[in-house]
Amino acid sequence: MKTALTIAGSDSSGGAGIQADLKTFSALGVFGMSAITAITAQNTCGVTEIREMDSMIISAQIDAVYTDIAVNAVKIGMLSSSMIIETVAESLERNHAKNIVLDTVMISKSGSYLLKPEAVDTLKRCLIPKALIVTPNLHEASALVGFDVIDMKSMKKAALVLNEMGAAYVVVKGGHLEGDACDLLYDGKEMMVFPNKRIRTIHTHGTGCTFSSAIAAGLAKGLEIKDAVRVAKEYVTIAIKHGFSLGKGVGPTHHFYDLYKKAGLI
Ligand SMILES: Nc1ncnc2c1ncn2[C@@H]1O[C@H](COP(=O)(O)OP(=O)(O)OP(=O)(O)O)[C@@H](O)[C@H]1O
Ligand SMILES: Cc1ncc(COP(=O)(O)O)c(N)n1
Repeated sequence: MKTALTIAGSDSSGGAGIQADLKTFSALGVFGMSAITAITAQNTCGVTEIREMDSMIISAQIDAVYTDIAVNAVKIGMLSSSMIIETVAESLERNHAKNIVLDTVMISKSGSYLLKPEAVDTLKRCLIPKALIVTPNLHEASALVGFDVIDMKSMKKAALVLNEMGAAYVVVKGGHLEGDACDLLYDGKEMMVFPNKRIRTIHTHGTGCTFSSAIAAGLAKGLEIKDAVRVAKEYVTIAIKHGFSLGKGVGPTHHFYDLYKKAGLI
């Protein structure tokens, strides 16, 4: 059985964070494990409370997994603070973690800070150089590189900068582009565009979590990075297409195993 670990925040409404990650791992046939960095009280309308976990319990969760179980890939999501970033970076280093997928979560769709703005520099210094692949959206890419990332031209420029910062592979996600939802993958040599028509829906809670977890699941199963990103793009597209209304606000993506089996992703 292949395994993947998610190090991320908990979303009480189950649409994003740890919950979305574990659902994605399961749907793609990978055994999911978790280390919780923060607990959010949130629903389809927004985030009402955040509690950060302390360093001891975060590093203890990561050590407990790595000292006992072979981890084939690890996905990192919400980190909240500089202290948590440093704790996670040290824990991954200590455990010789491989196949690190870093989703540079900063602000929820509903507008709450999931990473304190002053922690962006720590993320750049401590975790981007350790990542096999980073997956910023347009806003996150802009915050990391220091210029506006708004179209394919600036996405390409940002991918070069993020690769220079130390991420071996970079996917700049185009979920927030005007028009089609095209993502860009840069492997240090070539730029590859993963085109996609925009699906007209408001139910996109957790799309970024779903996408990065699907990449981690692909890596855990031994796929080449390009193939892991291609499968993850197909997965998230189906997950958004079948996204649904839940509660009063932005509904979640869909993780039914049967859908992905039918699409040949498993
Ligand atoms: N409406 C849409 N139609 C098709 N694909 C989409 C749509 N919205 C997002 N995507 C795709 O979903 C994936 C996640 O991208 P997105 O830019 O939404 O991430 P994100 O902003 O980090 O998500 P989150 O806000 O959940 O953290 C990307 O592959 C993106 O192209
Ligand atoms: C715990 C947690 N992690 C990540 C997200 C980002 O997802 P979204 O941008 O869709 O709100 C979230 N809302 N909550």
